[in-house]
Amino acid sequence: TPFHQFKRNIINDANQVNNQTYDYIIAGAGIGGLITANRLTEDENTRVLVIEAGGNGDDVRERIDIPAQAYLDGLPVDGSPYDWAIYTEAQSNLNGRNLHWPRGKIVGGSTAVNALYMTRSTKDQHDAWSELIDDDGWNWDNLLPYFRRFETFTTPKKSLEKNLSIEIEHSAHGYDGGIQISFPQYNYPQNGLWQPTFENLGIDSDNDPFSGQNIGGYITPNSIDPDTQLRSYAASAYLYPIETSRSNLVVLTDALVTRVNFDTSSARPKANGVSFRANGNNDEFQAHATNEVVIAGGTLGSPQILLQSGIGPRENLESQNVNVLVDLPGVGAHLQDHISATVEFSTTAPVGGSLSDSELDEQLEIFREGHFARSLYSTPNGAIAYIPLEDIMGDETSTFLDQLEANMTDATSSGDDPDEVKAGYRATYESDLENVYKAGNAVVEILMNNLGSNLGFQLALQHPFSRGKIYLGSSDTSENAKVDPLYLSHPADIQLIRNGLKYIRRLAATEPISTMIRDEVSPGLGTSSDDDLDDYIRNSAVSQYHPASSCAMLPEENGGVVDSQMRVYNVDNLRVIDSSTIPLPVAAHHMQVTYAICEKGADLIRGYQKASDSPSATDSESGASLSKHFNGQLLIMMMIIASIVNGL
Ligand SMILES: Cc1cc2nc3c(=O)[nH]c(=O)nc-3n(C[C@H](O)[C@H](O)[C@H](O)COP(=O)(O)OP(=O)(O)OC[C@H]3O[C@@H](n4cnc5c(N)ncnc54)[C@H](O)[C@@H]3O)c2cc1C
Repeated sequence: TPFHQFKRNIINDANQVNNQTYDYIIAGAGIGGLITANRLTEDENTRVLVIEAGGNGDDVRERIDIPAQAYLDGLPVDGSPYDWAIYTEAQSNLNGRNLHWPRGKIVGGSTAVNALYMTRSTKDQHDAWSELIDDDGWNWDNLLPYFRRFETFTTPKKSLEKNLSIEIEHSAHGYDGGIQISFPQYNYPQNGLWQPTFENLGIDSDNDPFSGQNIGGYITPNSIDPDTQLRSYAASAYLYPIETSRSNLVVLTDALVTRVNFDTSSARPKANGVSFRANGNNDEFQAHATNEVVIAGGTLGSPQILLQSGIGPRENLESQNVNVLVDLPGVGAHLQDHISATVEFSTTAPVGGSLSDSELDEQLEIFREGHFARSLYSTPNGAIAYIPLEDIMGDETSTFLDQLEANMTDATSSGDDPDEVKAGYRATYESDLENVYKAGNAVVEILMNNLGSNLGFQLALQHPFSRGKIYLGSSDTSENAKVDPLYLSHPADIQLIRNGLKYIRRLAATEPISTMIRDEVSPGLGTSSDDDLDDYIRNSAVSQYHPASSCAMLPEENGGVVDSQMRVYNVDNLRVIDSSTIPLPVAAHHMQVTYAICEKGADLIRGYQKASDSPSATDSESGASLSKHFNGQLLIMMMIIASIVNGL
């Protein structure tokens, strides 16, 4: 198997960049960092330095590249050097538990360690986002070209399309981007039962969930290269192809950005470089930027860098003896995440996940030999469903909506939030209420997981009303910032999860998936009253690993951190380009939306407001590649017809 090979301008000796000057410096080599670096260095005269806290991943190549390693021998486990080891503060609504929030500390960021599900946020969500920030550039029509820009979609074989009830709208896809999206060659036997079960529950899934509408049950594709069957991720798409050819790009690994530095000689501070620690010791190094500094540390890293640079809520900064450069209350606020709970069932037939260690070794060997269709290492699985409020709440829907209107005051994450943050909280709350809850859009996701010999159905809240925060708990820059998601602090959230678990019981009793189900193992049928279900949720709920919004793109008076150009308020030459800028919850896993907004962010730096004006615009955005795709198919059909005719 041709695993990714590195040989290039990725270095880990800080002395080589210490006190050097670049046009742009980027903190973090996740999606935002690598896309921005790639796009800016398309101009050979632009010099870019990327600084990444983690390593390059060469020593764990197989565990990154082989898709199902994400589950079977994942990198983000306790004690892994490739995980930031972030634990939330004790959650009072989860019986005092501290939840693990894995995050990739490695070139590629979390895309090197994640579960490869490719799901897309929807039209209504992006239109609501653009309204909140009052800029059409962020609505669905204008963002769709950026979704298409990063993607090369491979249409599945007709037989798979039929077996898994896959619908494809070709115009929603891209065909020449760096991220490969395909359906794995191995499929769990229960996948074919998934979509028909939702049809029987009255939920039609006859649309492509990439097309702007995602209600229904689907087998979703993965970020897998169809030729090699390896993970396709930020590094393989945006770094490897250019790593030796662009001498204007340097990536420094194993170096922690501790703060952004500023020229404060004029009224508005101007970012002009960064400080960082590297070479395995506490020495501090610096590098200088003449044009801009881009923070791309993700939802947890970016607010921490801003706070340590003196940009954030005054009270928090002063409590940690950080000089206040700009009192910006929204930094770290608005934090939201998809919280989830699972109902687990024993099964009537093997589900594929119940292999012994030696059987797993055998499966891995089969993958290494290239027999992908026979190895469960080929698939992270993709059975997924998005369900609207009425199906979850049934007769209680209108009462529930009335309560949401009435409980608006419960929304603020804590009574002492600054007024701007409260205003933003209300704005996003109202937006979700109108555009999601009342509009029939999906409020929960259900995922089918293979848990040993059992099947688990994981219910994840997609539009939570609870909001938390990230803040500095120490002046020591090597310590992670404090993370307090304040899960279930709004009463609607637990009500929805509880009803969602009841819905899963109906799902498990519906044909054809019911033919696979034997007994409920957890929480077990004895757990049936609302109080008992709530206890179960408080004891077992976990994160779906989709934190966002800690540097939200909102107006400044709504506690925003960046404007619609992704520029940090009240300073010059500083942007945040990553998942932390997402202002509203989205009913999707976060990889796709992050790729799209970061492609747009790179265009904004270069001064392109419209995707079509950008030098990086692809054939897919103009439709040319789509017609190439169809011409190719047409050619194959003509050849088949010709051979039949000749045969006759
Ligand atoms: C275990 C797991 C499974 C997931 N599964 C899926 C999935 O199946 N599908 C999906 O769509 N999404 C999934 N996600 C979510 C998705 O991967 C993330 O939302 C997305 O990758 C976020 O990208 P980002 O670039 O904003 O941040 P990150 O990926 O966190 O990247 C930030 C980068 O910046 C670096 N950094 C941070 N701070 C500093 C600093 N101070 N100095 C230097 N470098 C720094 C980090 O090391 C990292 O490389 C999953 C996430 C995890 C953790």
